[in-house]
Amino acid sequence: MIKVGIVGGTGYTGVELLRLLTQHPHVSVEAITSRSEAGVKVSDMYPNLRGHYDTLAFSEPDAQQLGAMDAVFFATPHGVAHALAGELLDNGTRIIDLSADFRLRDAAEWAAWYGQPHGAPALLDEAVYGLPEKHREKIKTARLVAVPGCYPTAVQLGYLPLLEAGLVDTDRLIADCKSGVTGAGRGAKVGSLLAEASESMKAYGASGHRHLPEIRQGLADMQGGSVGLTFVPHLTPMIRGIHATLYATLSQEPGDLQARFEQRFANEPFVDVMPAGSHPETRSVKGINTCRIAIHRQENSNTVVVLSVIDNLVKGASGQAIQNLNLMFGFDETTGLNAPAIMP
Ligand SMILES: NC(=O)C1=CN([C@@H]2O[C@H](COP(=O)(O)OP(=O)(O)OC[C@H]3O[C@@H](n4cnc5c(N)ncnc54)[C@H](OP(=O)(O)O)[C@@H]3O)[C@@H](O)[C@H]2O)C=CC1
Ligand SMILES: CC(=O)N[C@@H](CCC(=O)OP(=O)(O)O)C(=O)O
Repeated sequence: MIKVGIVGGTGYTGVELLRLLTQHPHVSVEAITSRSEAGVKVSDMYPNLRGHYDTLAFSEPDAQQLGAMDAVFFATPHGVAHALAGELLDNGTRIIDLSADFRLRDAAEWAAWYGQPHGAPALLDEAVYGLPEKHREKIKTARLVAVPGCYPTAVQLGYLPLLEAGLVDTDRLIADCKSGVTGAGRGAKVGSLLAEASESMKAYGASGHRHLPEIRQGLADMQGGSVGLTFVPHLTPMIRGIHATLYATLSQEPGDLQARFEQRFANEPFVDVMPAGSHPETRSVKGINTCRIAIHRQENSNTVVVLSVIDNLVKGASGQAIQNLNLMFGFDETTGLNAPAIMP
């Protein structure tokens, strides 16, 4: 049994970690932080967890308490993990950061997109980007893992087989993505109100969203050079889910694309390549760590359309974080992540 802490336990990704970890036989959650809810019992705030964490209560973040854990998840806004990571690593605690603090390798690029100086540039060299389908071996020995963002997970998994095989023109990739409102976090915002977000849909960040450099960095790693990417996110009236529609132009005849995708992901427990002609739905991955993918080639054209869906709070955040923990601690990669999706 390993001891874990969660910094930022009242947010959507924090409570999703708690929900998923109820199914993990080798993990005990021993510390959970919230500055605003310190002293409140977890099961009082989240009745869905009654019977699971009845003695656990939120407390103020405390480096000494967190440093006694085997691993700490950061489910916090950007910049928080920067401040605590060095001290925890020095204590031998491994870190799984759900925020973007260690996702970009270049501190200056991070500062430009996140509007604040990078708080721990000395740790960037050892941070491992936690996309297991690409970096599994490095994750196994990592002390510090940067869990990919929600849009970046859906987009990178969808493009992976095409880019690794060098099949498409990488100057003009287009990722048209939709997110549910939990992607914006639990904090009160006018844009997340029922009357604002339901019965409506809108694009945002069309001239540049902070996931653009993260996705570009990941795709460049896959194909061995820089890529030209257009990424436009949209807010849609659903609670959970990311739907990514990915366009690419073939640069050569690809053979059987369906078979290529199936082969590339054959041993991936959390990527499901659907039968040819499918259109995956976000509800088919609700609450689970699976990315479902379908591949289409438009009639009489060189345009490939990949459809990729995930639950932003699971494969896009907390589930992927636990998948990383399993790899880091030598557990079976799927431990605690096996339940099927909720339907309808
Ligand atoms: N929502 C999503 O779909 C996804 C989110 N992420 C990322 O995961 C992280 C958490 O997201 P989410 O759960 O949505 O966020 P929320 O806004 O819902 O929750 C943030 C949590 O962090 C705590 N917190 C805020 N400021 C600080 C601070 N300065 N020090 C310590 N704790 C703090 C809050 O509690 P309190 O203020 O009481 O301390 C709260 O528990 C973010 O970086 C987000 O971008 C990544 C992928 C997907
Ligand atoms: C719908 C919505 O607002 N989504 C968030 C992204 C989700 C997220 O949590 O961003 P990180 O993965 O980088 O932490 C946004 O666009 O800002």
